[in-house]
Formats: sequence, C-alpha cells, structure tokens
Amino acid sequence: MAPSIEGKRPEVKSPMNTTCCNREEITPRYRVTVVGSGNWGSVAAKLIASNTVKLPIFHDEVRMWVFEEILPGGEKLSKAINQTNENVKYLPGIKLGKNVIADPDLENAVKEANMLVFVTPHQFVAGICKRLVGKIKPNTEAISLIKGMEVKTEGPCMISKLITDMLGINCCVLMGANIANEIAVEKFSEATIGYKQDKEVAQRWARLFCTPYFLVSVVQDVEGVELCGTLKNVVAIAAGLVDGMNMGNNTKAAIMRIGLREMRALSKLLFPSVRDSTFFESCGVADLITTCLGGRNRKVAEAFAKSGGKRSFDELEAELLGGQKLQGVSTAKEVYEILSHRGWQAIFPLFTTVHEICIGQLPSSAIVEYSEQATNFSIVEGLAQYC
Ligand SMILES: NC(=O)c1ccc[n+]([C@@H]2O[C@H](COP(=O)([O-])OP(=O)(O)OC[C@H]3O[C@@H](n4cnc5c(N)ncnc54)[C@H](O)[C@@H]3O)[C@@H](O)[C@H]2O)c1
Ligand SMILES: O=P(O)(O)OC[C@H](O)CO
Repeated sequence: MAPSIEGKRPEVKSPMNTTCCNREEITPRYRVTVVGSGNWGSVAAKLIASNTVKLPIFHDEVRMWVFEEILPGGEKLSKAINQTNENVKYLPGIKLGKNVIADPDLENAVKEANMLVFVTPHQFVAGICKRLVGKIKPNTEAISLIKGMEVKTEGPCMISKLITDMLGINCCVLMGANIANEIAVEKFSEATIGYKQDKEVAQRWARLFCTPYFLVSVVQDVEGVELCGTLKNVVAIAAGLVDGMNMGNNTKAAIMRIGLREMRALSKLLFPSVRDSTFFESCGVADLITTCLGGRNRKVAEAFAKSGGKRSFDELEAELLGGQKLQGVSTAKEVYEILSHRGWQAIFPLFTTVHEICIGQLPSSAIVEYSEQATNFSIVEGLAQYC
C-alpha cells in the first residue's frame, strides 16, 4: 500500500465533518484523487497539490493513481515517484509536491476521495471505470481532462458522459491550451472548465486548479468544451503532415482555419446546444494553435510525412514519445466512423482525409488537395447550413 503524508492541518475523518469547533475544521474538506499519471496527469497533480496545501476546503494529500510499470532498472514506477517526488518516466526533473502520493492500487487510490480527476489516454477510460463501479463514495464529483471520445453503436459518447454513465456521478471537463511540459515549469497559460448545470461545483474545480500561472474560466457548455479538446487533435495531425512536407506557414494557417470550421460544424451537428463563444475560449482556438505548433500529435504526424508514409503512426509514437500516447489518430478514426455512418464525409473533407492518410489509403499530400475542397462553394454552403 502507498504511504500517507502528514498534513499541515489537523485531519478530519469525513470531508463533510461539521462537528469540530475550530473554524478551519468545520469547513467541508474535499479529498482529491487524480486517476492517471502520464505527462499531463503528473502536471495536474502538481497544480492541484500546490492548492490543496493552501486552501482549507481541501485535504492536503493528493492521491495519484499510477498504472504500474517496471522501470529499466527493475524498480516500480510508483515506488520511484514516492521516493523522488518526481514522475521519473513521464515528467522527469519536476517535483510534484510532497503531498502527492503515488498509488498503484486503483481501488485504494479512490476509496477516500470525493473529487476525482480523470486524466488518462482516452482508450483506457472505459476499462478503468469498469473497475471503479461500486468502489467510489456517494456524492463524488468528477472532472475529465481527457481529450477524446468513444463511438458506440448508438453514436458518439464523450468521455465525461462515459464516466457519468458508468459511475453515476456528475462530470465536468477541463480543456485548454495546455502543453503539459510548459505548465510544469510554471509558464503562464489558461484553461476552460465546462459544466452542465451546477456552477458551484464547477467553481470548486476552478479553485482546485487555478494558480497565478494557470488561469481557469468556467462555461456552461460541457459538450462544446470537450469536443474542442477532442477534435483539435485531428487538426493537429493535419498540421504535422503539412510541417513534414515543409509547406510553410500559410498552408498551416489554412489547415488550422479549415479545421476550426469543421470542429465547430461537427460539434454543433452532434450537440446543437454547443455555443459559438466556446470556440473563443482557451479550449477552442487557443488549444488549436498550441497543439498545431508544439503538440505530440503534430510531432508524430510530421515524422510520418517525412517518412513518406513508410513508417506507421504506432511505430513512430513508440519511438518518439517514450510511452506517452497520441490521441489524434484514434480520434480521427472515431470521427470517421461518425461521418461515414451519417454520410457526412463530403462536408468534413479535412477530418475525412486525415483518417484516410493515417490508415495509408491516401498519401500525406492529400491533406492539401482534399482540404482545398473546403474552399469550394458547395462545401462551404454545405457547412454553412450547420454553423
Ligand atoms: N500531455 C499533454 O500535454 C496534455 C495536455 C492536455 C491534455 N492532455 C490529455 O490528457 C490525457 C492523458 O494524457 P497524458 O499526457 O497525461 O498521458 P501520457 O500520454 O503522457 O501517458 C500515457 C499514460 O497512459 C498510461 N497507460 C499505459 N497503458 C495503460 C493502460 N493499459 N491502462 C491505463 N493506463 C495506461 C501510462 O502509464 C501513462 O500514465 C490525454 O487525453 C491527453 O490528450 C495531455
Ligand atoms: O501533445 P498533444 O498533441 O497531445 O496536445 C497536448 C495538449 O492537448 C495541448 O493542449
């Protein structure tokens, strides 16, 4: 079992304990567990831990569930994190905060928590939630930092909805222009929290994450925020292909503009409640820009194009990312399934083409040939109906 820390403040048995006389102790204290410990998961734990030691409404300790791995020297990753206070594999060189406790036992990691932060690659969430059914405290709140979706027979299912459906808990989302390594060294950035109904809960999440170098805004548009974070990964693949073919800044800007347009159109087609204003938040245009300039999807797609499509995305991901996971290739496939099921490929040429390039059906150069169609009158008109 993972060790415990001694908090600066007296511990209370229940986060909702209101029996003590000390003012600090009568404030409800929320316990946070971060489910995931990759690159962003570790940075999220660091951000959160810097706040839980300061804000009386939270317990100091932040549990971080670690998908256990054995390091090259034979040591367990969770043990190395607790010994060094660093995630030596996914965020080396950055102290997480002494109040972050790595825990490889999923059930143990969540058993005391009433605030769960989900931050794993999207392909693992359903399996994790399955293991958590019946294992979490009543009235637990969740937030998803995961950029991705699932496609079920009945249609797309956003990760926040998957968490809600499988665990019966409310789930907000936090997305934004958030390249983890930059936030790890405390460079200024912004993020957006999307919520469905309960603004107070969303504001509590904002308090947990907000720091002077990480500013968080709150909007009532959970699907819009989550779709921005999810769909921008497909555009990032397109941007990386353009970089790999040395096509220059004008072409990349065109790809980003067409991509943003498709992001907005598909989001509104799938969820008519999605707001235009969400695309001007950090989760929208800002995340699109940062990811197309400096993200992992961009980097691997660039290498793919440079190889002339001879090396696969899987192979390049393993070679270039050291265990970190791409989300854009699988999201492109999931988006393609939605588009083909509904006969919408023609009105989403960029999304469609990215998938066809990823699976080797088209060469990388098709990204500009096909995207040019988006400037055709008929396609613009097609999209315009939905924007
Ligand atoms: N890294 C970033 O800059 C960044 C920023 C914002 C959002 N995100 C999003 O956050 C989410 C998590 O990304 P990340 O960067 O923290 O992870 P990552 O890609 O750095 O690491 C992969 C993680 O998956 C874990 N893993 C591997 N196999 C697993 C399995 N079978 N079951 C469960 N876990 C397994 C690994 O242990 C590791 O913790 C993604 O949706 C990503 O798009 C990432
Ligand atoms: O490195 P990427 O491409 O997974 O993108 C990272 C973040 O989502 C940027 O906000």
